[in-house]
Amino acid sequence: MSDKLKNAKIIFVVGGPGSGKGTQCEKVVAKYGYTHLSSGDLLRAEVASGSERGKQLSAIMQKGELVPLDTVLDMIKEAMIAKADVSKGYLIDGYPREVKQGEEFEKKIGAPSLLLYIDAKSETMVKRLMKRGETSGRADDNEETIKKRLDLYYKATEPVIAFYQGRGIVRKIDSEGSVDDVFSNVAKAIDSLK
Ligand SMILES: Nc1nc2c(ncn2[C@H]2C[C@H](O)[C@@H](COP(=O)(O)OP(=O)(O)OP(=O)(O)O)O2)c(=O)[nH]1
Ligand SMILES: Nc1ncnc2c1ncn2[C@@H]1O[C@H](COP(=O)(O)OP(=O)(O)O)[C@@H](O)[C@H]1O
Ligand SMILES: [Mg+2]
Repeated sequence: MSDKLKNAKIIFVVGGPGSGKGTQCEKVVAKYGYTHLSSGDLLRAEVASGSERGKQLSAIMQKGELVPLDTVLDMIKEAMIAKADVSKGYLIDGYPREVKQGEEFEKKIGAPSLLLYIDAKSETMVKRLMKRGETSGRADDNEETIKKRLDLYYKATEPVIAFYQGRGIVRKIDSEGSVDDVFSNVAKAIDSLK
């Protein structure tokens, strides 16, 4: 446990690739002033820096595989500490992606008070990602890698949801509707925390 983060309010945002995690997190930031940390964004920033570590990460991400747990957890923890004095709470987007990641996070940082499960059909996610791929410049927004990311999501990440369901902190959000409809349910879940 980190002292600086001892009383931090933590929300895990979990959902398949392209389910709309990033889109909803931006809206939560605007309304509630929470700090949004996307593991994917942190990793892409490291890749963009051109560092040696970034090069290794880039190869893994292009294949749609998971990067080593310690790498991503260290990045998240560092980013959380950097905001600790000003943050009202943290949205941890794209993490945990496997049960082990959740366990390590709790050992090194703290426990989440809510898990937002952003749920969309696989066809919907593929459609959104193919569309996003036209402009995103993301090396993993192509048909082959999208399929791998989806497979890995169902295999490794869905068990994370079951794990936290046992603790009663999961709120499932149907993300098939419009961005605003989805957000009204996200806001209800966050309001229920207070
Ligand atoms: N129609 C519709 N489109 C949405 C909705 N939410 C997001 N989108 C679009 C915006 C993006 O182009 C695409 C993927 O959204 P995000 O980048 O927010 O997804 P996410 O962060 O879950 O994906 P990632 O895990 O980073 O690949 O889908 C929604 O509720 N309705
Ligand atoms: N928590 C994590 N653990 C391991 N690898 C991760 C994690 N978060 C992101 N990544 C890596 O970054 C890539 C992109 O992640 P992200 O932006 O969350 O998109 P998506 O959820 O659509 O796959 C993943 O395919 C993976 O290689
Ligand atoms: Mg995202």
